[in-house]
Amino acid sequence: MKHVRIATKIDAPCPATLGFDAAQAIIARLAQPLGTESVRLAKAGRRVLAEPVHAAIDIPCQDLAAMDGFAVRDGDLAAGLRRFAVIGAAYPGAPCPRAIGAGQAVRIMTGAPIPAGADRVLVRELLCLTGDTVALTGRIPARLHVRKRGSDTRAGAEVLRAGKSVDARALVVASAADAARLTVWRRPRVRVIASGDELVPAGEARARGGVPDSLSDALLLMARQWGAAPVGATLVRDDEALLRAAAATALADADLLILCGGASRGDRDFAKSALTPLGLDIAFADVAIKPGKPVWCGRVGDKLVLGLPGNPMAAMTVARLFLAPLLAGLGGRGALSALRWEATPLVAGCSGGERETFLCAGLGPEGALVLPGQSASAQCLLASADALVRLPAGAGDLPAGSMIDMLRF
Ligand SMILES: Nc1nc2c(c(=O)[nH]1)N[C@H]1C(S)=C(S)[C@@H](COP(=O)(O)OP(=O)(O)OC[C@H]3O[C@@H](n4cnc5c(N)ncnc54)[C@H](O)[C@@H]3O)O[C@H]1N2
Ligand code: MOO
Repeated sequence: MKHVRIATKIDAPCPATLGFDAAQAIIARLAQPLGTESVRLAKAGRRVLAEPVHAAIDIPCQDLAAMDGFAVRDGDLAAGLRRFAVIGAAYPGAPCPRAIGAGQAVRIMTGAPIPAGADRVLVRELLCLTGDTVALTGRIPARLHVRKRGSDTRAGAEVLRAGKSVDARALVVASAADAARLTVWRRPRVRVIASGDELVPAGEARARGGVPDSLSDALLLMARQWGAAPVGATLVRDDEALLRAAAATALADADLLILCGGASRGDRDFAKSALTPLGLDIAFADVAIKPGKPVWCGRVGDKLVLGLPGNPMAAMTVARLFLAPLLAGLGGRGALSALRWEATPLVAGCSGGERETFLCAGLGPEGALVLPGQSASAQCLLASADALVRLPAGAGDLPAGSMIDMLRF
């Protein structure tokens, strides 16, 4: 496995006034591909090609029948011959061992190699078969019904470009090109640490009291959707030493650690301070956006750490805006590929604030409907959130029909 270390030097200033686009530029610099690995085709689905795929063979690798019928010599037809002696049969995987001579034909099935000497296939519907003789009664068909060797592509030709995501269609192409393995970008390994004395694993709050941790599993799923290999999640109390120990353990086998909660200025908000003795190098902290202002990002050695605010709606908003591009970049897709803004009309009016604002919206045929009742701590309306809409700082009141930038979740 080739391993590329994250080489970017973090030297950007970290003012609280850092804008969204400036923060994204830092993310794009940090999120360099991690390295490549070779995977079997069966395991390559949804991976990103680090190298192009070239055909190892001609496709098809020999001249094949395109229809069921009889292989004959085109020259015989040109010379006026209409009756042929059938001398054998050809099937896919079982070619006819005999070459065709003048006045001869071979029964042939779609996909079977064209016998030596033959250069066209007469479809069986046009022929009259009597014993071992086959006769063409109508006029000479225009089509030869032969799939020529290399007519799809030639050996050595590029059939899949580097950077392509391996989907089912790409697997058809790679398989047809006789690839056994593909060189893909390594998937970023992701761990989540959620911190909070009040948090308990989901399903245990009714018995133990406390607040269900609603982010750990969600963030791991989101990471997987953006190409990561999720490793696991840990729930930690608001204790700086415990948080530091958990982070050190998590960083041992993760490329990216997501720290959830403890990001702002409370007495027990330890996310950044706990990692300082581990050598945390902060790339930015606090971005002038709403919600999610406390988002931060940094590096410990060659590992990345993304800090999310604990408020769930803010955390999911920031995860879509910062985690997705980080993972896209680390995984070889390019950070920007995760931020495809689409100009969309607002179905109903809405208001922006002083900071650049991102609001959850449902999508319908008429456009984006900003969901009512949003706050950074809301959770249940995430069930209806298809997308985020982006309102510039100081946007004020925007009437229905205004065109805004929309990003699908
Ligand atoms: N003086 C200031 N106070 C706050 C600021 C600030 O700038 N100055 N920022 C506010 C903003 S904005 C947000 S967002 C929150 C973020 O706070 P933290 O990241 O420190 O998060 P916590 O304090 O740990 O938790 C906040 C809230 O979220 C709940 N939470 C946390 N983790 C989870 C989880 N995994 N699952 C479900 N719920 C979670 C937690 O119980 C709290 O209710 O700070 C503001 N304050
Ligand atoms: O900016 Mo915080 O993340 O809104 O509540």
